[in-house]
Amino acid sequence: MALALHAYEAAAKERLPGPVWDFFAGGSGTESMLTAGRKALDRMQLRPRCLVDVSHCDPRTRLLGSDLAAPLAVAPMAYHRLAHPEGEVATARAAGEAGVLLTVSMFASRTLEVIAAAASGPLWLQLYWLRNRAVMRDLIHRAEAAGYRALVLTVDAPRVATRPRDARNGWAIPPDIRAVNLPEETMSASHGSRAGESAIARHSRDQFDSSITWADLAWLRETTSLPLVLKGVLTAEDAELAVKHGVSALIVSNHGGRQLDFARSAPECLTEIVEAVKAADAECQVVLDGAIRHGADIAKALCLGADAVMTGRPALWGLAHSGTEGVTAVLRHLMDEFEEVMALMGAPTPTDFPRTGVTQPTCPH
Ligand SMILES: Cc1cc2nc3c(=O)[nH]c(=O)nc-3n(C[C@H](O)[C@H](O)[C@H](O)COP(=O)(O)O)c2cc1C
Ligand SMILES: CCCCCCC(=O)C(=O)O
Repeated sequence: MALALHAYEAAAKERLPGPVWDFFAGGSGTESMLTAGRKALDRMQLRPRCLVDVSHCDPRTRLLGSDLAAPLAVAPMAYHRLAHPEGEVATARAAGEAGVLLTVSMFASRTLEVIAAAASGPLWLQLYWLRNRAVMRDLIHRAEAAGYRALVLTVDAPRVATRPRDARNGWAIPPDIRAVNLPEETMSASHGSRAGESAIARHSRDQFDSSITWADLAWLRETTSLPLVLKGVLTAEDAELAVKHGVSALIVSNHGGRQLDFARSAPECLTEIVEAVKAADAECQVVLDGAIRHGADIAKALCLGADAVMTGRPALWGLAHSGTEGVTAVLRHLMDEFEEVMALMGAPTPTDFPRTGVTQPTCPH
């Protein structure tokens, strides 16, 4: 029997070792951002229209040229093998079965090629900018050859933020799980730890190039013809710059509360980013990421002008619960709820959600 999302969360918490659960669930600093996005979404109220023909609701949409069964994608998350022995292979199978997009983390624990072989839906590859560009170039070319359809550069993490739970646990990736797409020497540091700093936080300071600027996007452009997506944009100013640099999509995201503490929540930033993109008259799609737990959250994001949403931790809960089956159930649960909201909102397709369909989450700047 399919469970509600919170039941998958509870089951995952029970099954996983404490430090793994903390790595999944935890946030940075005071963890203020773990709840900020959820609170913003909960404050918004839907404004339904009635007497619309909703006898057939069709949640299908297109994101960067890929057909999706609903405006839903799985966010990039490192090391799925922490949740299930099959790792990203199980997640890819599930995303394909549900008809949604999967974004594969640069720190995936299965190879890009084996994930692609298991996937029947579209894949994007997420990147952090490493000091070693040869490693990045190799990864990008492998992604192209394996049929990945876009590159997602995460721009809110010049380094991994201090996450108190991980620091307290002396968190390090267990030795039998590896970021297998990166050369061993690039990764070895993430398996040892030092008091007060988790191994991955230290490792990110060693390996990530925190000196990159907008000008460096030119290198990515020269390296690949895949569309470029930026993840972690939270201001209109950066949205304008992204559009000027030819970015194809923006993921409005707080990194699930794991990076800048006391930041604005992603749902509160969505309107100004959508307006900045619209004002630039650019072909740039917008995706809301973080705290998506209900079909109604997808509807709220679409009303605010997003083209789709991403969900993160719920996929890991499903994975920890029962591998492919669990992830498929979690995704289907969100999609079924969304289809019902479409009917009750009087919005038979994703493009029928009007700006007036939701109250504004005010966030003046
Ligand atoms: C365990 C874990 C690992 C993550 N790894 C990455 C990553 O490798 N790259 C990245 O851009 N974001 C990463 N994220 C952030 C997610 O992509 C996403 O922004 C966040 O989980 C969304 O919030 P949600 O979990 O509330 O849906 C990670 C998140 C979690 C929970
Ligand atoms: C040096 C390893 C970085 C992986 C970080 C993944 C993660 O926890 C996150 O982005 O959040």
